Amino acid sequence: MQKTREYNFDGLVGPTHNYAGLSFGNVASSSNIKSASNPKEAALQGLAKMHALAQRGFAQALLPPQDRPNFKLLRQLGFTGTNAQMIEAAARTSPVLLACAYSASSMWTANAATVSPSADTADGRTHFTVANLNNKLHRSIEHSQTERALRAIFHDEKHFAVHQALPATPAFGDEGAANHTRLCAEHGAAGVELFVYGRSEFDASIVGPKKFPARQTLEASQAVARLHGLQDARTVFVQQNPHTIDQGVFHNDVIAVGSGNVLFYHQEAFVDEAASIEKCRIAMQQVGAELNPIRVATAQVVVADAVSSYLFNSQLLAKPNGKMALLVPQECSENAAVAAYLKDLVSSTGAIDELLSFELRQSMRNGGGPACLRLRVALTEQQANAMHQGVIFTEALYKRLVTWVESHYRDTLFPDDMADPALAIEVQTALNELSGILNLPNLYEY
Ligand SMILES: NCCC[C@H](NC(=O)CCC(=O)O)C(=O)O
Repeated sequence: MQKTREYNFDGLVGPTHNYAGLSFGNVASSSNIKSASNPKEAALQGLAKMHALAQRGFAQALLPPQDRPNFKLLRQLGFTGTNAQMIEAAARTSPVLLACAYSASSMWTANAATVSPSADTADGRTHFTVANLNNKLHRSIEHSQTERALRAIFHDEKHFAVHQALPATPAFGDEGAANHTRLCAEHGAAGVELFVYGRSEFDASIVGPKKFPARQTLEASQAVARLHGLQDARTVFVQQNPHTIDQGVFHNDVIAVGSGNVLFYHQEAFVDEAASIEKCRIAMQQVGAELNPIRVATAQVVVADAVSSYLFNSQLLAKPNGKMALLVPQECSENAAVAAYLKDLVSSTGAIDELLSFELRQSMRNGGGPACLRLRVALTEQQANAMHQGVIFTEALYKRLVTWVESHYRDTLFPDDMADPALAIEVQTALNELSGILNLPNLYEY
């Protein structure tokens, strides 16, 4: 077995981070609609998290923000003329479309793709399927640039396979790693891939949510497993509890997180909890590992508190002492039930013995916690050497990016500010410089 490390590819928050209320079913997005955002602070909060983990010795990298506004979308929707004319017309006739074209939502890289490490796949390569994110207009425009970035970073076809997004139709709604968990004894060993879907297009016996949309379909999860060449016995499909989706759990990573052999989850996360956990346990036996489920009961934390605190949208980080640290957003310490639960959790003798709390409020106000901000990619040493090195987080890159953010980002952005064509030019200038910093010259299509 080759020495393998799990890299967290965090999304570098783009200069147009704003609150446009675009994500129906995501409570934070809807409740902060039209308030002022602070893109500079958002980017610095994200960088601080990356920096802290890199300093602790965790493998850290990043994915770049996307080119915004997406003029291709505006043109596709019938706006014409120069860039400034399209912005002006969209701002006047349909500000919501302009907001979609301007969204910085690619920062939540857990939704960029589903990743299967080489230990799990039929051809021994690391597979990526770019997520189509077709449930929301502003997110459905991410996949082409995501594919471009992933192909630039994981260009070596001997080691990596990047699959384009699934067909952009409701039957194949796919939100990437937010609904996918890899469980294993160690990163380099064969593992279990757990796919959590919200509804099915073709199986009428599967009952979905009533109020809010289920973004991930069973059919999409199955297609990803096929594309990656996963083995049936080590692949598990379970349904997310539709009642929790209706309470604002728009992705599985708002109610469960797994790493190594630990599955940290809420009692109400899945349809038929016992059967779902049993499927994981049996699949884990196939790889000679023992599942360690950490179950949070409703009596300890109700779903509404899990949604407002983002307790489960946390990062489980394996430490050299064999234990795990749980990286949670600061909101967890502001919720009495969650704070009490976490205090007990780390003082117990279980797998999690440390709590790391981060201020990520800018992202949280759009429904994106620590786990949303990162895409996990387990890489052997050889693979890590074969990927593009310019996105690996170093002290020097950190300093360079802080300076870059401080010189290009605004500290206040209202949705109405997107009507100003100067913003588009600012963004383009910033991103051009970024592609140089990351040594990815063809990242953007200017
Ligand atoms: N994994 C976290 C994703 C959060 C993301 N929020 C947003 O897109 C909010 C954008 C806005 O409302 O401006 C979403 O819902 O997909």
